Amino acid sequence: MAPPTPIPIPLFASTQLNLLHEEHAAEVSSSKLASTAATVSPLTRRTLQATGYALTGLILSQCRTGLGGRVVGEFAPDPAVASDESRAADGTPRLGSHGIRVGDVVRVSDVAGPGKKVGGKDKEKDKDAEKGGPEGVVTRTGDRAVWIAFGRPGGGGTSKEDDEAVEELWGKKLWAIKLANDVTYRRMRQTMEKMEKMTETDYSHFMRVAFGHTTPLQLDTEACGPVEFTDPTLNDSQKDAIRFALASRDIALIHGPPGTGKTHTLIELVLQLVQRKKRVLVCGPSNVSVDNIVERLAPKKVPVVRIGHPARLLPSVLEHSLEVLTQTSDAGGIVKDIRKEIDEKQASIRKTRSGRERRGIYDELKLLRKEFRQRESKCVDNLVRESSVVLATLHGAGGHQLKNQKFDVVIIDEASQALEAQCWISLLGAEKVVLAGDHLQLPPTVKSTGQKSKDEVSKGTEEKTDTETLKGVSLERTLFDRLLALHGPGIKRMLTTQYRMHETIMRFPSDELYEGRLIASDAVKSRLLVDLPYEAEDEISKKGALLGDSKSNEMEALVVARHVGNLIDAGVRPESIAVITPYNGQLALLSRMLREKYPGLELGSVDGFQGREKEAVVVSLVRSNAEHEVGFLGEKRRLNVAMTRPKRHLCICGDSETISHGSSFLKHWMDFLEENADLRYPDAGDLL
Ligand SMILES: Nc1ncnc2c1ncn2[C@@H]1O[C@H](COP(=O)(O)OP(=O)(O)OP(=O)(O)O)[C@@H](O)[C@H]1O
Repeated sequence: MAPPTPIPIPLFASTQLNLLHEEHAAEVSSSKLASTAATVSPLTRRTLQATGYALTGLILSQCRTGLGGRVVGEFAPDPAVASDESRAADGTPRLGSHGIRVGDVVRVSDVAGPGKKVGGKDKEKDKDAEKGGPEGVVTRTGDRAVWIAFGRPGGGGTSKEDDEAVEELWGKKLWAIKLANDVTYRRMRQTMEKMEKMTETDYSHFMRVAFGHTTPLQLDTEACGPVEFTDPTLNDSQKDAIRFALASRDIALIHGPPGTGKTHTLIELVLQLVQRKKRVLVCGPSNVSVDNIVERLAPKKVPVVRIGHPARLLPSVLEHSLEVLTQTSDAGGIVKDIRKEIDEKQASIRKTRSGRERRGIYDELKLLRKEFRQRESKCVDNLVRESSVVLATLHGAGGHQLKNQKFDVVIIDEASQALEAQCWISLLGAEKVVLAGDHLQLPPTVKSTGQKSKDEVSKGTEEKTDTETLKGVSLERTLFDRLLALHGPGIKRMLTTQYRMHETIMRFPSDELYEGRLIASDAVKSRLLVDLPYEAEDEISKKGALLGDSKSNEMEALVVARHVGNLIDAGVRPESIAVITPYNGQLALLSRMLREKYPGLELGSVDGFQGREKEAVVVSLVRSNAEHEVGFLGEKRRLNVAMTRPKRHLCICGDSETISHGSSFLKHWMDFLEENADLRYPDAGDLL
């Protein structure tokens, strides 16, 4: 292929900075979490709680030193304001329903607003008053309390200001509000700023390849040697992808269509790299994507370290988290004693009446914390340096723990779900990179209008994918996409055996999007719903009639509800079924109809269901109009996600007349369904 057109790196970085700035602004303005004033009326607080953004009526009930030397506060319901209904049988007040979840960043404030400032000479206090209270991450939530570790994520633990601000909370009536978490944005911005300033001599070979200044090097098949796979179940396309990734010297893309075992393949790749004494950094865009790999790698007895705020990790991977290792490993001993001292000092503050003495204790605490951090950072450094596999989210890779750490290979899973700037946080020092993903499923969600709206893009441009339409200017264009366009398919290997879908469900997406190359594994290709264990009949009858008294004009929602009811009546467990739709309005309607009736049934948006699977999936397409407008159904990648979620049963509800006029892809789909699906034309009279 023709040599790629080089992209100037500073130009790329400055364009990204503009787009990111716009995106951040859009996020902040669309977010109800934008910082609130220090004082808020009780009504507003209650509304914020009702909509899941706040928790009010709290008091600080306990404090201790948690992971990473952070102050962890326990916040309980204020007995003075708790209503009788909200009390447990023994009279203890309960929190009631709220939307604060583990991992949320929150600010805790005095409901009466910040205290009066004395003469305004205390600058630090002024700062806290402005902020409205200390900020932290929720580590646990329960019926009778929530626990918050102070210090913002990525901010390096609790600071002296936080200490004092937490201390101020004793005896006050408090509330907590969720804040937008902007660590990812900050890290992306810092990375782009760094890239903008780099000069020719700073560029690594990988950077030069990634921006088309040079082409990828020839494969080094000799150096990777014969491969003895540890996993006997790997299929040929998976083995081929692993050999390719081992032999590549700079860039390898592993293209994993739905259900083809991308992560399965990456696990073996990591093991092979470790056998070859390579140091590996494994990243993903979300905590879940990273934890998924830790969970699957840990049983293989490879020493792994997971970097990230413990409150955000799955409980199953906590023992591998850096913060826990810092305490449990031998090296951790050196931080233990100092932690105890911090706890004791902390407790002594409350017994101290004199302001001057308190101030003295704060200063001592500050020193102790500094000492703690120094010792801890040494311990952390050793732990990280000794592990051959380090795992972190892409933004987590920008934290201080990985400063000056060199890796032979950086692997990014779900790379087509990450913004390119996010990938670069982990890639600036990389020599060799393996990206796994599927550019034919949905890219990361982008809110800003630096690009055309998705509806506009898909209208009338169906022959071009929107990534082509938006070439070079969109945040939605991922690194995976861009590298593929830049260097061609020679840099990728595709996994072709899928372990999810019945052959007929797979056929259309395979033919239309994956060059007809997908193969359904023997284990799944003819699986049907009837082969599933049935729910006993008496269980079904308990659930009663489907629609009850509810009335709705939404024909399609009724069709969906009817079909779900039929599946369940036939013995399919609600837990095996998902109902998905591209539109939130429809989702709300369907939820009203079905959620209470079948709590086990999963209802969600198509976008939110990416990466998931169910035995039976019902898709509600919604669009139906004389103008044949299909809106963002015109986006192939969204439809691809929708139609590739089920294992045994796919039911599409929609107006085929509208849909088939939407684009040639949609027309092909409707033709395919006409030939291969069991078509039903529900009668309105039957439904109501
Ligand atoms: N070689 C194999 N033999 C048997 N089963 C496999 C093989 N590879 C993957 N699988 C199975 O296929 C399923 C999907 O695998 P995995 O979770 O690794 O896929 P993924 O590609 O990361 O997922 P997604 O398709 O959702 O992105 C899993 O149940 C896994 O056990």
